[in-house]
Amino acid sequence: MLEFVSVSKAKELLKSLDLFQKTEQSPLGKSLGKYTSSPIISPMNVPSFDNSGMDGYAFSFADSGESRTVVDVIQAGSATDFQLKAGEAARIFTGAPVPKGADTVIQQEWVTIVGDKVFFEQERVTKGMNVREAGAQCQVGEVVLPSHSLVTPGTIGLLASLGIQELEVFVSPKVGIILTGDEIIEIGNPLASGQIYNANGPALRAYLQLLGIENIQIFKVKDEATEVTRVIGEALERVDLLLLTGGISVGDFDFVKPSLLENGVEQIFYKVKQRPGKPLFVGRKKEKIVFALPGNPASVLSCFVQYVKPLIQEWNGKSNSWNAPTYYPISKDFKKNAPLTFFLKAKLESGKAEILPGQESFNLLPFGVADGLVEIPEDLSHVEEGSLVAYYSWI
Ligand SMILES: Nc1nc2c(c(=O)[nH]1)N[C@H]1C(S)=C(S)[C@@H](COP(=O)(O)OP(=O)(O)OC[C@H]3O[C@@H](n4cnc5c(N)ncnc54)[C@H](O)[C@@H]3O)O[C@H]1N2
Ligand code: MOO
Repeated sequence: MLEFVSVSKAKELLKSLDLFQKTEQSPLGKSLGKYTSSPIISPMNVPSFDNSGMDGYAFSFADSGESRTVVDVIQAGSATDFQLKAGEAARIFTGAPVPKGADTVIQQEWVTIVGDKVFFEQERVTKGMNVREAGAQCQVGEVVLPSHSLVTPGTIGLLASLGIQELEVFVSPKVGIILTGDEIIEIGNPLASGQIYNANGPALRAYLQLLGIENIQIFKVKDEATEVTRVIGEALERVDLLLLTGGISVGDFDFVKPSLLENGVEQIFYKVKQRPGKPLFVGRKKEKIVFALPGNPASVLSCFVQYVKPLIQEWNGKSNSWNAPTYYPISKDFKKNAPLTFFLKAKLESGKAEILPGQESFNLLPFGVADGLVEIPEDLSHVEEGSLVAYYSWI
């Protein structure tokens, strides 16, 4: 049973977890933000025919002389069966097929037209200029996109140019959130004495949406042992990844850990040498992963950024989700009084990380302006102004 592990050990354990990712065929128009789960191979040559890159005149470079007889007009969308003879040119427009017998296009700004003749200076012409050759973008059978690529608007344009209507992508996990606590009230309702508004639920839902999770199921449960066990059992039936908030510490009404174990969830680790978020529990039941996040809102968000977000990104198909942080000089001296890794809400100002006031784990105020979290390692008690510190952005 791993207990009270370091931040790096917790990440190492999470990185090495087998995720049971599923894939599906997704219509092109519904694939934005997903990740490809197999390489995409071009089914055709693009362009599929030689075509003009300019509005101008097409002719054969091998013909000598500075004039040609214009015999035809070729519009974009025309069929590709025009044939030019020696000494002839075709009026042509951008995207129109270059006729057989032609290999060069001169833009119209460089020519003079007299009657049915087109004149130009031979020295301005190079063979093949302004002709976009068939297969110049990609050829049939070529890999145009590797597996684990993010589908962006640009990707969608690329795949549409290949006539691809659907692609294989990773399926995001179905995520459940169980909110524990008798004191939690939904916004829109008046607060009675001792009650607080549910901040963790909306924050987690928003974060999951940002990560492209479409299937989010929210459960609420009172701090009552049999109820917590029942709701965990129900949620585990329905989701791939289960997040809980609250009830994971040592109080008399903290039932989450025993209830998870009772439901067959195996502990991967419990408690991390960090602040906030010390009582974090991570476990798994077969293919399902469970995070029991400590209830304090700053602990929930901090643990989410550090552990849940990279795991979900990996599950979504993003490679290198557990990438290293970026580094910024800290704007002021920072002193730390506990041998724990601190995650501190910070704002980036003039290239420096400024630690915000209000770092207590109940306090959501700094989240209003923070750009991300700064990490102060377990073994440091003092960080001098200007020293580089690891920084993690929210996304
Ligand atoms: N004797 C000890 N007490 C505590 C310890 C400890 O080691 N020994 N650890 C503290 C730390 S650190 C944390 S973090 C919390 C974690 O507690 P739980 O995970 O059991 O969470 P709760 O007690 O249920 O709630 C904590 C706090 O968060 C508020 N909360 C809960 N849910 C929501 C929500 N949906 N929206 C907004 N706020 C929420 C709740 O009202 C509590 O104030 O334990 C410490 N105690
Ligand atoms: O670890 Mo708790 O999250 O400090 O309040």
